[in-house]
Amino acid sequence: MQYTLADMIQVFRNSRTLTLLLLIALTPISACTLTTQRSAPTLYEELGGAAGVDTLTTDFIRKIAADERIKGRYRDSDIGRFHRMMGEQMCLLTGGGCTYTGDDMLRTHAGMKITRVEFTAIVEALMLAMDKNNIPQGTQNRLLELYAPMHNDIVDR
Ligand code: HEM
Repeated sequence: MQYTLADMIQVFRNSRTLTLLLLIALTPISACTLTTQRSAPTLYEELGGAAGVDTLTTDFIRKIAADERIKGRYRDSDIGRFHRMMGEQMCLLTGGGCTYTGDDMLRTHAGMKITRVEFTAIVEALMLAMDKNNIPQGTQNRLLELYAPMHNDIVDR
């Protein structure tokens, strides 16, 4: 079949129209995707960044100090260092990009014979601290999910 010049112009016009339509159709999607990528906050940001993590870890330590099940464990500890290490670790875990300069969880807690009850008490202290800071439930759950796997390295019996 022979195409006339008019046919070819028509095809060209149609394909341009199609390209244009595709562009119009896809632009909001890609713009939307970009917006979503740019604005999706990290867990670290959801916690309020450096200031939020600092307040949360301070309150976490206060809750530990108020819990008879575990407060004795920290009697001889350098609480300033513990606070700093908790902050660095939380920042790293939640996507804040910090470097954690402390010891790993296995080495830190080795020989302490930490029980499940104590581990539960620590998690509860963190939950109370998060409640105090009005951290939404979804954010709380995401943070707790990051700590849960450490159970095996920390609990002895
Ligand atoms: C998910 C649970 C836990 C996390 C994320 C965690 C995290 C940490 C971190 C980051 C440090 C500092 C490490 C360093 O100084 O290099 C630390 C120290 C310590 N942890 Fe844990 N810990 C957890 C559970 C527990 C439990 C259940 C206990 C016992 C009640 C405990 C007792 C201690 C003590 C006593 C220290 C201080 C050690 C020292 O003075 O050198 N931890 N922990």
